[in-house]
Amino acid sequence: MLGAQNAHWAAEGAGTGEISMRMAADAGAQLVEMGHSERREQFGETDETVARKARAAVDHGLTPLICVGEPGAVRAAGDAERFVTAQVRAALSRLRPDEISQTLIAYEPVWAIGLGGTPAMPEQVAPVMGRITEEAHLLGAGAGCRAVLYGGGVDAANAATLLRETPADGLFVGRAAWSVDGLLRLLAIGRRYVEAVPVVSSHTV
Ligand SMILES: O=C[C@H](O)COP(=O)(O)O
Repeated sequence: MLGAQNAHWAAEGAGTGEISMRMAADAGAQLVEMGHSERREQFGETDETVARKARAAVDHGLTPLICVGEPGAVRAAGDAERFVTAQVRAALSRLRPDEISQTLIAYEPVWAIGLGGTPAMPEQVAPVMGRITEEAHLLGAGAGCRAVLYGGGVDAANAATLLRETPADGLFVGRAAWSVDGLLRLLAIGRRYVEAVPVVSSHTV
């Protein structure tokens, strides 16, 4: 599945440097990522713009890949589940209950992402992922979302454990999937546990 790492919610207008959902779809994308912590931190993405993007993506036949996750300070304060639940509610707020089943939600604790991140233990992330799944079911008239993915420091050494010991339906991988070998290794691990497990790579091409 080909995806875009960002697209604007507006169908058209003055937005220099942005692409619209229609442009992403015309270019062959089937999925659009939104709400990544880097977008939130560096480019002013908010819960409100994520909600607008999710609405626009569905309107253009694109699958929204909605990223949520708490910063380290929120985790340290014991507030991760409440924080992430609020992000999920906001992101899905412009979708009808029956549209929520089209969405992918990636749980990416900010403190686990990237070079400076701390690898997350399954027992740290499983409760939050369970809460996301439950919230998507509540908001989505029982159908839930299409999948809940885990991302942040995933590699070939921890992928199997994360799949086995958390409610993750799939993995959202950055660095470890930047090489073809790395991606293939992760796909092989996923296949061992679940048929057709979605492994989404954020590799930039
Ligand atoms: O976009 C990718 C995710 O943020 C995870 O990145 P990472 O696997 O390099 O930590």
